[in-house]
Amino acid sequence: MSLSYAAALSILHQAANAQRELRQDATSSLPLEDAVGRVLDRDLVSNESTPPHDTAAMDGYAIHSEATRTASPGAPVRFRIRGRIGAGDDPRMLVLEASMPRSREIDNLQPCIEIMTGAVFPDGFDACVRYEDTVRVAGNDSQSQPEISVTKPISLRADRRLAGSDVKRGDVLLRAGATLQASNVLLLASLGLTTITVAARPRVCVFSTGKELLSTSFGLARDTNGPFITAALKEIGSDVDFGGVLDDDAALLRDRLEGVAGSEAYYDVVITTGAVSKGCFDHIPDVLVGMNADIQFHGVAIRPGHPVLFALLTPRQPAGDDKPGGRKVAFFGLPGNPGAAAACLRFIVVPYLRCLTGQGPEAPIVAGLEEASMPAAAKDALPCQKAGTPTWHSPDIFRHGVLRLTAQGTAVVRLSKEQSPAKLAPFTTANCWVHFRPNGNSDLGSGLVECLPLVAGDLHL
Ligand SMILES: Nc1nc2c(c(=O)[nH]1)N[C@H]1C(S)=C(S)[C@@H](COP(=O)(O)OP(=O)(O)OC[C@H]3O[C@@H](n4cnc5c(N)ncnc54)[C@H](O)[C@@H]3O)O[C@H]1N2
Ligand code: MOO
Repeated sequence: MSLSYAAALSILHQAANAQRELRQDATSSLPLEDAVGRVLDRDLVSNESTPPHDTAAMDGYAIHSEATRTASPGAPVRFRIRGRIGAGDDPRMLVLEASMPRSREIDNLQPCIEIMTGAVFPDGFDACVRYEDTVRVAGNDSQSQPEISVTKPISLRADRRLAGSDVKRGDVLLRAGATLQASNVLLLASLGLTTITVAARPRVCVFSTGKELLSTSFGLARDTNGPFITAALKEIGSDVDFGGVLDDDAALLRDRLEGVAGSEAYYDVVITTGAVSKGCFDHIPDVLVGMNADIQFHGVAIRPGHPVLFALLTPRQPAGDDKPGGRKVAFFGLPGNPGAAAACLRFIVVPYLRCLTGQGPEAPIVAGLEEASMPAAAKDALPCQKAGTPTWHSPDIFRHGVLRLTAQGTAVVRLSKEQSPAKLAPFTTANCWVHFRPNGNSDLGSGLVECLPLVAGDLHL
């Protein structure tokens, strides 16, 4: 009997949430520039406002804008330059009289301060007039300071960046569960953040199984799942060890699984591919029963990948280890066919890992299905037992395809022609998985489907 995909997801989330609390060294603190690609463990809240002061947005002169209200080429307004301030200068160091407002005109001329981009605005001035909008003239005599004339009105706060206009103290900059992007570093560095607390990478051990993968002659099949799963999990930020290819030998499988579950590497997740279905050499389910593993499900109403198995292994506590009990190692027995293993990695393992590190659910891109070729869900219907009552569920169906934007800016997806779990060539052209729900995606609207990236992360169009 198979479980519905929705029910499987809820089991996975429940298990991951429980293990999240018990993870060893669940967080680490990293230099900002090394934290890109890592998952934030907590909300990042700003301790300050930026910019901290009003600053000039252009090189020019700090003026009192009201004085330019009537300025025109025929009646320019003149200002006396009373000082200069650059980025990094303290405006309080300016001669005080220079920053006096209009009522304290000197030589009947308004004061102004030459100001550079990024410099803090001195008190008493409310706008910046750019060099390009001024004409500089020498003072009347060798003693007097130079003047500028302005021939057009300058608006209040022109070219003046206001304090706190970018970020306010207390603003949430990024939410827990977000993956830090290099573009985020711009803001975080401006706020003086030099280290970031991130969720520890999930530790995963991957095995392939099958004597055909070890064969050097007849019956040779190359291990495809081991390198793929290792690479894919690294891409999404896991620490992955490849445990090797294991022969179809129950005793060997048990020995290796028990060993890795109790290993001091403290794996969060162990994955095998192959040997999980109904064949004579498909030893994984029996091995788990022999290990007293807590099998959460074996068989899910999905295509491909329905033989998938999920169990919780209880690690032997190493002698003298006083770490809290209750820790389990999540075990995933993925089907051997590489296309099915890839679908199960994406739709069974990745949701578990995301939840384990505190990432929220992904937001699929909703796209129009180019060829109205909804797979024949009905013929794939699988039995499902729920609360003791057998019911029949149509499976969730995963198909790969090419998602693109039309010239009109609409997202459309075309399914790959070849969809067999043993055909891998389309994985070089496809850029997404398309998820067909058992209800025919009726909640999305006619002809619309949900698309997710082939491994994880954001889909870029
Ligand atoms: N009587 C039934 N037979 C099968 C069923 C079923 O429900 N009833 N399910 C089918 C489906 S669907 C799949 S998928 C496969 C999964 O079987 P296993 O997980 O037991 O996988 P194996 O039998 O070990 O291998 C299947 C196939 O995949 C190749 N393989 C395995 N590992 C790798 C690897 N690491 N790299 C490349 N290729 C691999 C293996 O050589 C086989 O060709 O069962 C169906 N049968
Ligand atoms: O569904 Mo299988 O998982 O056809 O390859």
